[in-house]
Amino acid sequence: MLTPDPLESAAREALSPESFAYIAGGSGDEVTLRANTAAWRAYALRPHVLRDVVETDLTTTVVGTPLAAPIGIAPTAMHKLVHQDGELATARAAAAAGALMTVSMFANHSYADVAEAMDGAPFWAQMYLLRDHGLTRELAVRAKEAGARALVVCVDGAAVPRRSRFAGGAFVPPKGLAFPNVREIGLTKAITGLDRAMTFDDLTLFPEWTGLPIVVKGVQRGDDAARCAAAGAAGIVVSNHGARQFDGCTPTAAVLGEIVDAVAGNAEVYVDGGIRSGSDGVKALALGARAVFAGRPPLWALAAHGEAGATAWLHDFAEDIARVLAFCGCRTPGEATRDLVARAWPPPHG
Ligand SMILES: Cc1cc2nc3c(=O)[nH]c(=O)nc-3n(C[C@H](O)[C@H](O)[C@H](O)COP(=O)(O)O)c2cc1C
Ligand SMILES: CCCCC(=O)C(=O)O
Repeated sequence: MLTPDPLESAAREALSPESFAYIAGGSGDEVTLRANTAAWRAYALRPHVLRDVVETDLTTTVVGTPLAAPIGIAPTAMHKLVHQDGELATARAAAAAGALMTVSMFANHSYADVAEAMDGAPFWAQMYLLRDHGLTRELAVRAKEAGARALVVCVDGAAVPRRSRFAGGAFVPPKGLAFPNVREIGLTKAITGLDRAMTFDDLTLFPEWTGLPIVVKGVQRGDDAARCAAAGAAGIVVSNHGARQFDGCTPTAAVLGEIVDAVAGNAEVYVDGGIRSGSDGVKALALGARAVFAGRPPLWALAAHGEAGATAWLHDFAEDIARVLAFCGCRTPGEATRDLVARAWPPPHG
């Protein structure tokens, strides 16, 4: 991008070069990584004027869970890389801001410990299906017992990614980090143990095991999203994993509308990838997302300014969405409709 993100720059100062590269980086030549942010900027908003926007209300629900604003923290691994309190800090920040927390399978704290830190505030638990279905079942049941409101089943792990910023193609975490959600097998065996034979039929395993609704994360096409909804998914996260799995796929901003149309109201649709500002968020809402998720920005805020920084970032993001909605003549996220979004002209640089 032409203007470096000041928060990202501050985080770079605070982190080891390896940790920074792990979080910031993508796969391959990072074309999709750049496209994820650029694609939101390739849309422009067409605001309505002269609408009474005195009574604004950002509240919403995601799979029935009430939120103060339509925003969430995407599941990201190893928050202890950036802060001593790890996911406990991010989770408390989400709780304070009324945003949804998603806890990664590769968190440095267990789902239960994160739940305790959140004191009843809502969180979702992200997991992959392992070849060892029995172990995945135990993980899913632990997430349910911890109080997760939904399971986020990530489906974009069909092969091992090659992360170009690392000589061996992968980040090697520093010794001493705990991965309690996968304590039976450890991080390496969990990562190499993903079930690559997984199909749409396997999605029903998770509700069978737990009774919890599932949100399928990592869908990039309308036809696939429709099949997930038909398989019983309550939600779909349109995501290319922050461009970290493989390079050269579509930026999420470009496929969100197609997916919303294909799902046709049979599941809620959310999106992540390159969403950095209130304008980006409102474009996503206008294209039909019910809520938006951010991966890197809350980590940058946590790294640079601690738990209070993560809380402040979430508050600011929500406030920015409210401001842009008001400028567009909308009092609520639901009032943002697709006619608000146009192709930007002139095309943005970067
Ligand atoms: C450091 C890092 C770790 C991640 N770990 C996970 C993970 O454990 N599980 C998962 O489903 N997605 C993971 N993701 C992907 C995010 O959930 C999300 O899709 C992505 O970060 C969104 O893009 P953004 O960072 O541009 O907001 C990770 C992303 C980052 C940056
Ligand atoms: C090391 C665990 C993998 C976490 C992940 O999904 C990512 O780095 O994108």
